[in-house]
Amino acid sequence: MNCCVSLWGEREKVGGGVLERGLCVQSEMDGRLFLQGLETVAFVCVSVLLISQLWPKNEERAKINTRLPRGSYGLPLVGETLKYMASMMTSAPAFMAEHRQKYGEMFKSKLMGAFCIITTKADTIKWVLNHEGKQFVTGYPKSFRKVLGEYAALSLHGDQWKSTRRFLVNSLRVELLRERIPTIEQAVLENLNPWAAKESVSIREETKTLAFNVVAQYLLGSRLKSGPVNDSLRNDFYTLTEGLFALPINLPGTNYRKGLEARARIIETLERDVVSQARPVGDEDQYADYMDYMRKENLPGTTEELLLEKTRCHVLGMLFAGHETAASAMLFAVKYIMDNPRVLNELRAEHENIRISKFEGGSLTWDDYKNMRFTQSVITETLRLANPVALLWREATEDVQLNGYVIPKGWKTVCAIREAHHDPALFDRPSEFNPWRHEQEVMNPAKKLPLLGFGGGPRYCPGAELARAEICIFLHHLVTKFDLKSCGEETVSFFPVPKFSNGLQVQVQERDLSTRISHKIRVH
Ligand code: HEM
Repeated sequence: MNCCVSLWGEREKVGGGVLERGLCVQSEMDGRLFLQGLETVAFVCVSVLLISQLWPKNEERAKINTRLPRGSYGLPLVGETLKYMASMMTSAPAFMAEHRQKYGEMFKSKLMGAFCIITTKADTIKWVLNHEGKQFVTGYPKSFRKVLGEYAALSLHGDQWKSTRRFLVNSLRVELLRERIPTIEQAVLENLNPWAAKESVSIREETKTLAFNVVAQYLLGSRLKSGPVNDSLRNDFYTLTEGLFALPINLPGTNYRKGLEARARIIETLERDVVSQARPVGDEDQYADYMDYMRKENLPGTTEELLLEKTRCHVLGMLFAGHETAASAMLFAVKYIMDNPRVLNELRAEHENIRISKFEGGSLTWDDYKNMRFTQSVITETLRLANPVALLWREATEDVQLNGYVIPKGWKTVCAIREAHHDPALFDRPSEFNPWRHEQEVMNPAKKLPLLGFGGGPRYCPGAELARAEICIFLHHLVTKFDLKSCGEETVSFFPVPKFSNGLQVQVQERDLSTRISHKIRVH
């Protein structure tokens, strides 16, 4: 049988015989064999390369699945939620510290119905927060999103969040805040002046009213002044806050159901009694501004109805984020100052210096605020020890490798900032209230302590400067006008927000002008 190997090594048959193709000369045969050899070598090389690429990847993948940190998922359904809540309702929450000791800085758990990796170390938390929009997006629990609203900034990510964020940052910018200092001071004085006629006050109630009025004024102008509408809204916000971090069980009597009902009442009240009312000339109106802005942003699919819902969520989200937090910070600052006479002395000296530098009754200015350096350290230290926001929630958008572990795609990543603020490796005697520890960093920024009170990364709190300004102005008038005395021991707890069993009830005495000190006392 005559046969010839074609260039591609095939024997071609036509009919019953073999059809010879090409020239069957020896040199051609050698060339074909050479090419054939090359082909085989190339095939083997590519295969080895592919296997070397794929095999370890699969192996890696198998390892990923077994590289979850240690931890416990707790009870069926509820996981460790009740254990965490019970711990936060005590004066010394130990849940995170115990887990950290048992399992290390990162551990797995199940909280608020979701599988999660909890991280307690400042560096890791900063890394997570800085990767917003990449490996992580916001991941607050279902109850939070439903009660606050799907279109509140903290529920949004992607383009929707970016456009809301631009508005937030712009409307809370420093240049505007600078102009608003007199309005904030006026709100502080309206709140504090009546104290002189009272025997005792609940600092919790007073600071809540003040913080609510400040943010309401910022958002809605003077349409939401003190009065019954204001009072009912504040009460509803407290119920709403309790619902935010409740298990999402929508049954009569549960905190979640009450939170949803409070949300509905707040929206109804805002629409009926506030935003539909005529606006005094010259008032700022973020409600209308936000609608205008979002209309111009023109995100795909935004109908008028959706726009209205987005605006409701925005206003509700701002009123919530801007008042519970600042009120809690003021409340705890007062407590820490009362418990630490050295701090009170230094604080008073700072504010007396500012007061005597002005004409009697002169208003505070932006420069005065910027000179309240020790007060800033007091605020920072208060937020370190009793941050109103204990946990920040994110969700992994892919399998994320972190510190030798893997956070699986779709899992929650819970940043335990309260725990990070109590890390003895970073904070000397972490449970001690010591504002002076923050002065070092002013002198030496390299020694900057890792503080996460206002979050970090692209979602850093846009209201941080407003909050600091109102707390500074509040403390200025408080320590220069009054002496406070505790009405008795109260227990402290931290859920859903840090608070005292009786609202921190204090006796108030107006200070005698002649005893006011005007020299600065430094205590080291
Ligand atoms: C002491 C007072 C305050 C504290 C401790 C605080 C804390 C925080 C923290 C930790 C975050 C980040 C949340 C996250 O990353 O998941 C945040 C975000 C936010 N805060 Fe504040 N905050 C305070 C006051 C305010 C005020 C006065 C306002 C507004 C008037 C405000 C509005 C917001 C908003 C809208 C966000 C969401 C930002 C976004 O998702 O892009 N906060 N805050």
